[in-house]
Amino acid sequence: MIERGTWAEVLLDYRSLPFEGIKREVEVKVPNTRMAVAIIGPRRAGKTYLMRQLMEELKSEGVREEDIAYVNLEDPRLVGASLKDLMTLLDIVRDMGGGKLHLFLDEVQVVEGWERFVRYLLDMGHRVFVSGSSAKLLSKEIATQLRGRSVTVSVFPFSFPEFLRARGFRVKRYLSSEEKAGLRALLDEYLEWGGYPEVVLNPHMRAEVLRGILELAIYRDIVERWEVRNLRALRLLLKILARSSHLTLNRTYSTMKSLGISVGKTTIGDYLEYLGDAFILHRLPPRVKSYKKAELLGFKPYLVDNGLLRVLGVKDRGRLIENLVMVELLRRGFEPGEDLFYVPGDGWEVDFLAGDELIQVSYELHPLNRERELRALAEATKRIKAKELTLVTFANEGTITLKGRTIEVVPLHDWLLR
Ligand SMILES: Nc1ncnc2c1ncn2[C@@H]1O[C@H](COP(=O)(O)OP(=O)(O)OP(=O)(O)O)[C@@H](O)[C@H]1O
Repeated sequence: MIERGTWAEVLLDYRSLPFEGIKREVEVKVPNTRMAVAIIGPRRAGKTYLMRQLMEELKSEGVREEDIAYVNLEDPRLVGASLKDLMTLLDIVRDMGGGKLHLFLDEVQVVEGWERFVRYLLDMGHRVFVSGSSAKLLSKEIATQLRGRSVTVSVFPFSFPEFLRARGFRVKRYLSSEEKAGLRALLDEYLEWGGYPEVVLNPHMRAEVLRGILELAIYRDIVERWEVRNLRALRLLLKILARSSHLTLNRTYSTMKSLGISVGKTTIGDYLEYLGDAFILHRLPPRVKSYKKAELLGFKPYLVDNGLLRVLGVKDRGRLIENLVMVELLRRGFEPGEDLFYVPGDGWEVDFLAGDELIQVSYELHPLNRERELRALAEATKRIKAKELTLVTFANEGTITLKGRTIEVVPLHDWLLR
C-alpha cells in the first residue's frame, strides 16, 4: 500500500519540476467527450516530455496548478501500487485542492487494472492523459486497452523545425548567405542522423545513443515481449529492411536464405509485425485495386528515423531523403494503406500518394533522371486524380509545366518546413 504522504510527496515533486525541453509541435486535441488521450510512439521519442509540455500549456491557459497532476508510476516510491492505491491518489489530489482534474498518468501499464481507473476518472468528468511502454504493454496497446475510450496522439522523433529549434536556428522568410549555408549544414545533419531528441542534444555521442535506442527497442519491445529467440534473423531482417526499396515476404525469405539464415515465412511475417508494433518499421503499400497484385508488388519499408538507417549502415542519400519524407508524412497524420501509398506503374513509379497529392522524391534532378521522374508523375496522373504534383529534391527549386500540369519542385528544407 502506498502511504498518503508518499503520494503527496510524489505529486508535489513533479509539480515543482520545471519543463525545460524543446517545444514540440504535436497537435493534441483534447476531446470534449469523455475520452482519454493516449500518447503513443516509438521508444525515446519524447512521450513523457510531451506530457510535461502539455501540463505547462494548461497552466499558461489558466488552469489552476491544483487541477493538474502528473505521476510516473515507475517512480521507485510507487513500487507495488495497486488499483486501490490509484483511488487514494485521486483522493489526495482532491485533498490538495483539485476540482475538475487533468491527470497525467505516465508508465500507466505498471498498475494492474489501470484501465478501470481511467474509465472511472473519465466517467467522473476528469481529463486523462496516459502514456507508457513496456515489454508487457507496448505504447500502442495502451490505446487498445481503453477500448474506444481514447484518442491517440502519435509522437515521433523531432521534426525538422523542432530540430532547428533545438539547434538554436531561427527560421525566417529571408536568409543571408551565411544563414543559408548554416541551414544547409543542419539539413545535412538531420538527413544523416535523424531527430531522436537524445541524439540531437548529444551530437558528440550520437552513434552510441542511436545504437542504445535501437537495442532498447529490439530487446524490450520485441525479444522480451514476444520471446523471440532467433536474434540473428531479426537483426538481419532489420538490415534488409534498411537497405531495400521494395520487399515481399517471398523475396525477404530468399534473401535471408541466401545469406545463410533459414527462417520460415510465417516467422518473418511475425517479425515484421513486431517491428511495426514497436513503431520502428512503417510499411507503405502500393495503390492498386487487387489484394493479389499488392502482394505481388510488395511494400516499401521505411524506418521511423534516419539515424536508425545510419547505424544500420545506410549511407545512400537517395534512400535517406525518401525515408525522411515518409516519416514527415506520417508525422503529418497520413496513414499507410488509408491515405498514403506508393503508385506503381509500367516501368515507372511515384514514391508517394498522400491524400490527393502525388510526391516524387529524387535526391537531385539532373539531365539523366529528369525525364524519368517527370514521366512517372505524368503517367500517375492518368490513373489518379491528383490535385497537386510535387517533386522533392535536396536543393532544386522551381516549377515545371508538363502536359498542362504544373509540377512544383521543392527543396527538402522548404518542404520539411511547410
Ligand atoms: N522535448 C524535448 N526536449 C528536450 N529533450 C527531450 C525532449 N523530448 C525528449 N527528450 C530527451 O529524450 C529522452 C527521452 O524522452 P522521453 O522520456 O520523453 O521519451 P519516451 O518516449 O517517454 O521514452 P520511453 O519510451 O523510453 O518511455 C529524455 O530523457 C530527454 O533527454
